[in-house]
Amino acid sequence: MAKGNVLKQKDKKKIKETTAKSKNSRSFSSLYAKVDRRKAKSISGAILLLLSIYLFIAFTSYLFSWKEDQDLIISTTFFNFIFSSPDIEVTNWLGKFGAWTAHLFMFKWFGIASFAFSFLLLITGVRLLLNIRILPLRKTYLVTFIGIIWFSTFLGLMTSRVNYLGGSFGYAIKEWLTSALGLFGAILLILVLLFVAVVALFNPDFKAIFQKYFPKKENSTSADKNNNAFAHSEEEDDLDEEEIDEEDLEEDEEYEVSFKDDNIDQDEQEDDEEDIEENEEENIEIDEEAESDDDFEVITKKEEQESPIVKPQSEIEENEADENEFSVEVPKNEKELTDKDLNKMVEDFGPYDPKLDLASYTPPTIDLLRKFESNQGGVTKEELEQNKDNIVNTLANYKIDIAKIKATIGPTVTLYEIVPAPGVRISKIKNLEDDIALSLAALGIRIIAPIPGKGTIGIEVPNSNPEIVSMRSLIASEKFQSSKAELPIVLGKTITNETFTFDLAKMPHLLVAGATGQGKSVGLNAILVSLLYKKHPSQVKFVLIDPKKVELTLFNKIERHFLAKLPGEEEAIITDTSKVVNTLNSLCIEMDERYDLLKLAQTRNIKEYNDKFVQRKLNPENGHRYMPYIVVLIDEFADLIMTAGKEVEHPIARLAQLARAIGIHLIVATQRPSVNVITGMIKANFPARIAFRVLSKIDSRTILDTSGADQLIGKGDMLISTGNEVIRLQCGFVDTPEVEAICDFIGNQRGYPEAMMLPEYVGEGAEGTTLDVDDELDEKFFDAAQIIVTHQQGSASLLQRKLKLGYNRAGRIVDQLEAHGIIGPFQGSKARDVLIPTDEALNQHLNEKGLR
Ligand SMILES: Nc1ncnc2c1ncn2[C@@H]1O[C@H](COP(=O)(O)OP(=O)(O)OP(=O)(O)O)[C@@H](O)[C@H]1O
Repeated sequence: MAKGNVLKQKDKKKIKETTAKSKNSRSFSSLYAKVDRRKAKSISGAILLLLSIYLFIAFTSYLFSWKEDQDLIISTTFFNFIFSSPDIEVTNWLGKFGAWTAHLFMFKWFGIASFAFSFLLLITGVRLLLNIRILPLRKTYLVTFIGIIWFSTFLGLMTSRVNYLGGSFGYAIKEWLTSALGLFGAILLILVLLFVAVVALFNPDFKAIFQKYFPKKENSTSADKNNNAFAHSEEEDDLDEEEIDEEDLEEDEEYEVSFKDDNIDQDEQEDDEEDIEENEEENIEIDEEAESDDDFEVITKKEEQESPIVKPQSEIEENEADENEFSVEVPKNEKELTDKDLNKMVEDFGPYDPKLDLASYTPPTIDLLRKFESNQGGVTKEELEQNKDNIVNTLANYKIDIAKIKATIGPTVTLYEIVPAPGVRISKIKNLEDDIALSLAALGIRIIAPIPGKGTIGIEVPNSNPEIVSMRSLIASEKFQSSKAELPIVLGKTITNETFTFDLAKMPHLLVAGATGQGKSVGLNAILVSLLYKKHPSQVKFVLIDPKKVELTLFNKIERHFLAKLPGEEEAIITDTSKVVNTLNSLCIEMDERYDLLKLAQTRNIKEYNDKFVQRKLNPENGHRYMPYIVVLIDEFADLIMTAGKEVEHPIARLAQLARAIGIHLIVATQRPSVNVITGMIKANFPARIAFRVLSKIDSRTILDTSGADQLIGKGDMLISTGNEVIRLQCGFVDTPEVEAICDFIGNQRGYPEAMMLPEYVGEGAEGTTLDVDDELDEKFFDAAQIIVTHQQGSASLLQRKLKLGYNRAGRIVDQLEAHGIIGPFQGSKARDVLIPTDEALNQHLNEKGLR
């Protein structure tokens, strides 16, 4: 029994082994076939390349040696010439065979045009051996063969006897043509044929060529201009001739091909066909009938030809009209791409690369930032000892015993960490903060009691000789360079000399305050410089608002790379309050548009959306576009609030509340962090805050919700609060000349034709109404309700479009619609629910509510 079992197990094992073997041998054979095919390709490619070189040398040599060699070849047969006449000596560099081959091609066949054969062998050889596609093969072959025939004939016409220019072929055709048409007629005919061939093969746009060389002197209207800096066409680039080198043009061409599906020209289509053939060779099936993907519909020229033949509407109507009034409209079926096709798009063109538009862009180099001589700052041993003694004695005066004390030296301050003796209450130390600071007789002492996460008390004492933290050291830090953040920013060094980096996209906004002269502008520059060092112009855009009119002007130079502005504005950097209001409202429109696109793409945030776009799953034809992050920087917010009040506060609060998911981030800076500037509404929406030195404890509380910023020492000494903890940093120092050098470096490179255009915003002033939500109903309220119910879509942007309203007014009407139960509450990226199903129900609802 046991024996039988063993046998069975043995059998099973055998069977397994044999199936494994047969599987292996199958996979080996297919592998072998693959390797074999690759070998065959490489070998034939190499042979063709050698042949190409051989012909080229033979032909070139023939140009010099034909006189000597021709007599020898003509006087005998091929066999005799090559094999039986050892005494014959030819001058061709490739000997008898070379002389004979060249004679055959150049004299007997097509003349000098035969060089083209060598060219064809070259591109085919390279394709097979190296798998490099120099030109689309099929089209090149066609063009080359037509070219050979045409040139041979043309040169035949130019000569009076058979020679190596036109070859015998050219001469024979010439004889025949001239006897039939005369010399002039023959020349005319072949010129006409040339024209026909060029049109048939390349279909050039003669009008465009004409206009290029004889441009009309007309200003293009602003409507003609493409609002999106990314969608600018190659032609626009062409206009920018001075700045574009050939390499860039080539790259742009590549970009155009990979992006605009409907612009795929004949060449690429042929390439596609070739690719498909190759794929077929490799047994990759492309299932035309496979399930379709709704996200992306692309019609290439070929597909349009393939779609079912639909009679023109007029034709159908004519036929049918005789009998009755019945007309049929057959909707044209647009072909949808299958998943496989879509993946193939990515395989063929690669994922969409937003950087390709400015592929040659180089980020600023590190040497543009100043190197500080090895920092002289630091703390001497004596200083440390003295401070320690001071602290111990001062605390002893207040009867606070210390168990342990430890010093950590930072760039500008040293942290003395104290472990109090058992039984000492921390609150006691906290209460004595001011007295201790006074006793230590130093500005900038900050007491942290307790240090979060530790059971110790920290006393920060400024170093007598503070170090400058150079921006260069921060940018060069590994932490920053290896950061994978969406909007990486390196701001300074912590008290333990660690580089402090953060992701602005996660913050998601920043409030910056600091009295004048304490390092706020340097800090803002550090933020901008961090982004300039890490991001490509296609990935981030800045909206710079500078009511002080001086701080940010340097950045004007990078307008065509990194800035965004309102259409029709000359300056990208906004200094005028009324324009600030328009810009902020325009950003709100951009925000709504982005939310709509996100919804359409079924994505939750800009990152997912852009990832999907890069994977070519979102069709630009449907309005999708690669979304750059937008960083809005407002320097001196107090000025704005004072002059424009609610008009700026509202859109800022809205942006701050909602813009996070769609990649608009605000950095709002102010010298005066008082409560009427940083209102509750603003504060609530800016969890991340930075404070440079401020003048009072109250200011510190306004900005950070805690004191401490009033105890800073200035010159870039700062506190950053990210909601749960406050960190003291020494801000990186970047001087104006450095920022200037960086902007020059970027500005001198080729940029987009213009700054990124924000959506147009028509101010409400023109409508002459200022509405309040709580006031009576807006006069467009009923129209708006109707539209919302008809479209069953509760979005302010719909109202803006349909009723041509400004952003704020549409927003207020939406609020009123919600208040009167027509739409549901705000739901982030989703549109609000419409609570009334039909027009009749709406009328009834309005009547019931006594609204009309
Ligand atoms: N991080 C820093 N490291 C060293 N020195 C600094 C730093 N930041 C600022 N400073 C010094 O402080 C000076 C004032 O800085 P900054 O111009 O940034 O002040 P500000 O707060 O922007 O003033 P204002 O609001 O008047 O423009 C600088 O010229 C520089 O000398």
